[in-house]
Amino acid sequence: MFRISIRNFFYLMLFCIPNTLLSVGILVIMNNIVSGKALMITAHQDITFFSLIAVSFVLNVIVQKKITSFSNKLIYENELRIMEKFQEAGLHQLERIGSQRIYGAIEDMRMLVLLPGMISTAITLVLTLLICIVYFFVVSAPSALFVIGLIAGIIGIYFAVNKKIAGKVHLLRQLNDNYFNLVDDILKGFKELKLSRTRRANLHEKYLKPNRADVRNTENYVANYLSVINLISQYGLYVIIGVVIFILPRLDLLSASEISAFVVVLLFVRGPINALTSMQTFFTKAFAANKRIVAFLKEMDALPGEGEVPGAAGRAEVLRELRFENISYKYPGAPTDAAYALQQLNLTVSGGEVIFIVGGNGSGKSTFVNILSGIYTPLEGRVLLNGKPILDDLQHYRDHIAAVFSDHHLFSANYEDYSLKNNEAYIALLGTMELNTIVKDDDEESARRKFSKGQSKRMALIYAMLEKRPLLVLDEWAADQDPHFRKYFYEQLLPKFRKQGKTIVAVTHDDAYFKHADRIIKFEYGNIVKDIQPDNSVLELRQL
Ligand SMILES: Nc1ncnc2c1ncn2[C@@H]1O[C@H](COP(=O)(O)OP(=O)(O)OP(=O)(O)O)[C@@H](O)[C@H]1O
Repeated sequence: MFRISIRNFFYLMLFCIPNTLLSVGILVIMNNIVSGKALMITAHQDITFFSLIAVSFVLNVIVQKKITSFSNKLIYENELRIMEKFQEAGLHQLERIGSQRIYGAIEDMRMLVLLPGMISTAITLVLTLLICIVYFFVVSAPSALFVIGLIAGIIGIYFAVNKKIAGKVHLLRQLNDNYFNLVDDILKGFKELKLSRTRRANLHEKYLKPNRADVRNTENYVANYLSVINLISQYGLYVIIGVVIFILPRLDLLSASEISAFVVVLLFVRGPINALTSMQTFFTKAFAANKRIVAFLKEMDALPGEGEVPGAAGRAEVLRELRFENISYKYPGAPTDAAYALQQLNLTVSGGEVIFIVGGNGSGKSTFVNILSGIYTPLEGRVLLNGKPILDDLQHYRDHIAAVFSDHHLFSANYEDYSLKNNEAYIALLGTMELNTIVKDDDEESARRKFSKGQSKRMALIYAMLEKRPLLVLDEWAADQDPHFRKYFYEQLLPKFRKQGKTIVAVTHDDAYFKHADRIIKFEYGNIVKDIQPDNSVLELRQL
């Protein structure tokens, strides 16, 4: 996901190296003045000092601007890539991965926005440290070795302590994920929790409190170690300075002027060292986020998805016949053969028919609706539209279908090519669906307000009708309608839609209206157990 190309690395170095040299130039001049011994920069130190500051400032302004636009481009392009990948996925991939993971990936992405800037700062700091080390060697090689040994020792202790808390940091993330599940339950289950004191108390005492207590303890543990880490780098430097001013002169390794040169540089490197140590936490988190995004994209790729749907959107044909041959479907992860949601299903739907799909809970009706809509791909068997397998041109097949699923969704904006404003078909449908008293204007805003469940389904049916597609698929559409509208739907609307040439497949439990179908198909354990025409078998209808 996040990779710096050689070209970008080259540009980064083009900034970092001069920037470091400028800062070191400033340091050398300060040191020259303090130690009274001019090293490297000997003439016009005053003008050079201010010039270096000015040039370094301008260089930083230019490069920071570039880095910001590079970071934002990287993040926003990748965000779009994740969304594109998600839309290419099949429904079963979405169900398997879960929408929470998408939110997680977006959150991880936000974290990476700071990474390029942090990398450039880190490189500059490391280069500064390296130059300071060279400077130590120029002043006194044996003392430099001494000091570097001590710095290396402190860095070693730092990493050892840091490693000790890595597991706890991971645990903290898991605990916080769990906390968000609880927050989700509290927000989404607000009404259910209001109703039951026991439920509320159990959630609070047995789940929320222990979670927060664990988080508090782990946070304390991590924070204590982090403060130890900070103190190690802070006091470690004092120890090094102590060695420089007391021990090295006794060993005849440093003169008085060299002591001040060492101390000034050590005090100067304190900033970069502190900055690098505090950045380390950020880098750990950012690289973990990067790893998670890569793993997420890999997982999406690995699952059998539909990828690019073959075929381009085009005009729908007249629907003469839709045939399902030996269709089987099993949900990913379902363990046994008995877990097939559909088994060897055979069915032919003729154009213009009104078919009701009935059956008990879990009998496979919704699974069939997803296969019929071209959303699920059967594990075995094939679907043929007017004699042609739909998988040859899946997008073309989907162009024949308008559906209102049982968990339908009304979009927050109009993603269609038509407008609702002055749309006569839309205005007429508002009347037909008895929504014209609620949605008074034909503008977008009034069509996208909050509706009751029944009204929302009526709006969804209006949008489905506006698509002008030959096959209308409805999954328990009437379940949320009041008795008056339910009757109106079965007795008036369906016949009206049929007259307009629609083929209708509707999942329903409304046995009082079974007689309004041309055919009733009953599912049981993923099989079709009855396929009857209601006119001829009133008795059988009662038994359905
Ligand atoms: N996303 C899923 N993952 C795993 N199994 C599933 C999933 N959806 C449905 N199933 C299983 O597949 C079988 C058929 O379910 P389906 O939703 O098609 O039934 P249904 O007839 O629509 O039921 P209902 O009337 O309750 O809506 C059931 O055994 C169900 O548990």
